[in-house]
Amino acid sequence: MAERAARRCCLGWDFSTQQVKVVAVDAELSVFYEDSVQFDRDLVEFGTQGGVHVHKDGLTVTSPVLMWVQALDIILEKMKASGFDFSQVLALSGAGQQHGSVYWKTGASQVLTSLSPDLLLHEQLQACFSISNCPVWMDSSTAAQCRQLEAAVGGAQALSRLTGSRAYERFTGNQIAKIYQQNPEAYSHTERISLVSSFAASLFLGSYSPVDYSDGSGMNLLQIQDKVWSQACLGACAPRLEEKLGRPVPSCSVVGPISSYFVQRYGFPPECKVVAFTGDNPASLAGMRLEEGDIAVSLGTSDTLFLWLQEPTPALEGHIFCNPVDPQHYMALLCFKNGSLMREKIRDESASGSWSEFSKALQSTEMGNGGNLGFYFDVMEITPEIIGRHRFSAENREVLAFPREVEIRALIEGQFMAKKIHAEALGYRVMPKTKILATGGASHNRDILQVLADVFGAPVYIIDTANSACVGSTYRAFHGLAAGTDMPFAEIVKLAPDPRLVATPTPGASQVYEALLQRYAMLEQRILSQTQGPPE
Ligand SMILES: O=C(CO)[C@@H](O)[C@H](O)CF
Repeated sequence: MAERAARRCCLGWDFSTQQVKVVAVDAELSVFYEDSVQFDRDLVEFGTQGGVHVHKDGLTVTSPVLMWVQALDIILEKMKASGFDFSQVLALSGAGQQHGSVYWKTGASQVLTSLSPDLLLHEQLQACFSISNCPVWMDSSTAAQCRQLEAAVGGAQALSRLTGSRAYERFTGNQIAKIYQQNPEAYSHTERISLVSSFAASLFLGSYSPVDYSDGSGMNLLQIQDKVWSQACLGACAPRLEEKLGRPVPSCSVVGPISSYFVQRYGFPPECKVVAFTGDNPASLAGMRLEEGDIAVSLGTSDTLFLWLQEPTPALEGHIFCNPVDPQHYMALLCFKNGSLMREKIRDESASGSWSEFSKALQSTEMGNGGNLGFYFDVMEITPEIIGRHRFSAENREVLAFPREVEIRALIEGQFMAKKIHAEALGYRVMPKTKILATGGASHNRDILQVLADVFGAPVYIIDTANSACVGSTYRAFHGLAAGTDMPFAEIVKLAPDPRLVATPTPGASQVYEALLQRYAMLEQRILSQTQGPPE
């Protein structure tokens, strides 16, 4: 077989909800290797669905930690069998599903530091975890712990100012509190608590990897301004917690050389650097090469906004995390549950199930929709907490129906005005250099993206984000190699493929939407006060 040319590279890992994925990226930032292990398909003995176990209470959701370990074994053995040249790996980093937590049993660190290269990881780590089934981000069983935490620090807004978010059931501090309260023996036999990201990094490091600032911002425990654990939050969750978490580190930190286990078993170079792993969303921000003032809009089942912020304004909606590629800045995440399922429903009802009819309706109606505004939340919306469909005429009078073209434009304009209003509430501002990066299913519809460009008053680009968390992790690994040189992340990734421009704002758009956005915000508050009473 022809000798493979040596190809210096970095590896990027993603320990996500449904799979472990890896990509290899060379010095020209080209992806030349990728593979994945799907938990449900390749590790059927664990019996997961979508990578998780939903418990009988319908609220508790966990994943088996040994399934994650075994998935890594499989993927590494597949790479080895395929002849992947590990000796060319300069550095690696990775991502993990956010908020999940791993509980290392007392004594596990000795096992981690003395792994035998003759055995697989999962054969040696069987007895290293005090909790076998780890809580993950889909869990919503900690409402009581959320209330206790908010009460301990002075309320939801106070907690948001401190940690970047009000208390959320999936956030790690509340999950740790539940384990301490309901399984105190397991908690007492736990010497280290990792996030999924720092757990994965620990496997490569052969010792406990610290939590990084960015993923640590998803715990309701880290003070996002000072980048230290909040003593008030730690104390409210569980005793002796700080010693179990270790000190958090900047996300761009090199946390150490790779463990000798990987050198001896797979042929990694001993000087291969491990760069702190982070959360999947922060890693995706890196993969999309978001820069200050940019906004990424993932138009999927639920719509997710990634924002780059210099000065955050923590609120009762959305999440502020420390920025994964610039330690002085921040990122924000906003989730809108009524995304593509809502667009598909209106397509079926008002465009005979056809996207081309849907697009024609957008083409045949004017910006501003003649003053008609709509709110379309067939499931309880997260941002804000409203349910139902609410339509208003230009005179702000609630009406029961719109003509079908007006309905279609009202849906799309309303979805994007909500995004702009709530992004600005977190401190986001459109800047002259702002780029909107659109991803996800609806980003294939140019007419929908034209409305996005008009509402935000900024150009819209599309970018392939299939492997954004993995690719972002390789970029962060390359950035880690330049540690100490103060080279900015943007400089490291300038060779990466550029996003493609697909829509620019229609002349006059900002005048139309400046007025409409104010009305939208006012009407949103009207609906909220009718359904929830006056805001806090
Ligand atoms: O909970 C989330 C973010 O806050 C999800 O996006 C998880 O990170 C998915 F793994």
